[in-house]
Amino acid sequence: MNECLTFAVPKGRILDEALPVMARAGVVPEDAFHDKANRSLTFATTRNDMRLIRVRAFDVATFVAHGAAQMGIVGSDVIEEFDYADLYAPVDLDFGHCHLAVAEPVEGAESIDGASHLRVATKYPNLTRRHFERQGIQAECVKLNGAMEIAPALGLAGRIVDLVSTGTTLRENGLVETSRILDISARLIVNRAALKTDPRVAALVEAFRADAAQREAA
Ligand SMILES: Nc1ncnc2c1ncn2[C@@H]1O[C@H](COP(=O)(O)OP(=O)(O)OP(=O)(O)O)[C@@H](O)[C@H]1O
Ligand SMILES: O=P(O)(O)OC[C@H]1O[C@H](OP(=O)(O)OP(=O)(O)O)[C@H](O)[C@@H]1O
Repeated sequence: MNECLTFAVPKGRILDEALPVMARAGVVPEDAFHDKANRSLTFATTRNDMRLIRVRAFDVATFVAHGAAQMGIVGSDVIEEFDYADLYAPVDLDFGHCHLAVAEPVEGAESIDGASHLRVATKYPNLTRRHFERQGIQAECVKLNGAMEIAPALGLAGRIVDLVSTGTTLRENGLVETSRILDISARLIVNRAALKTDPRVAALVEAFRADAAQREAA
């Protein structure tokens, strides 16, 4: 079993917190990984049977679900949005805490949508539809890739569904949270088939699990 393992990490905000956790599990990228000017997407690690890929957060889940990467780290928001059958999230890494919420302008969503229609700007159309369906409401989703908070002010949608941490972004854009959909943290994810067939994947899951348990006990 000498095939190179591929470990996928997101290039966004959880990367800084992921790196020390990965290091304790024995996943340490080469120095070039930390060079901001480096445009490479694949990096060697201190293990000669493992490489890292650095991709967008949503794509971490896609690479792992399809077995193009065997494992990775991603927020549980991404896992829940895709709901890939071949993706398994065995370890809660207990960082990257935030939540997914519905928010609307202080003066109310009706000022934009009217009383009978419900339009939501979001990066999470599946989670959004599921949330409103649970209340028997059909929501029209407008997919954005960031800066959702600007949508109501421009009349694009009465509501947004987005990640909230401190609440500063909502506040500074004149929005208020109206319901909490999902609590989120970073997770270790693995491809189910790789976990079954490659003992190195199972060993790494155990290393991440042991580290998480030790941090929780501390
Ligand atoms: N404000 C926040 N506080 C804490 N965690 C957050 C916050 N925003 C996002 N996250 C977590 O970090 C993950 C990555 O977010 P971020 O948008 O920075 O990633 P990214 O790789 O730049 O994604 P993309 O390239 O698609 O914009 C999210 O999926 C979420 O789990
Ligand atoms: O509650 P807060 O602490 O203000 O954090 C919430 C913001 O953080 C995330 O955006 P990010 O900064 O990752 O930028 P993005 O809009 O490009 O995704 C999220 O999409 C919110 O906009």
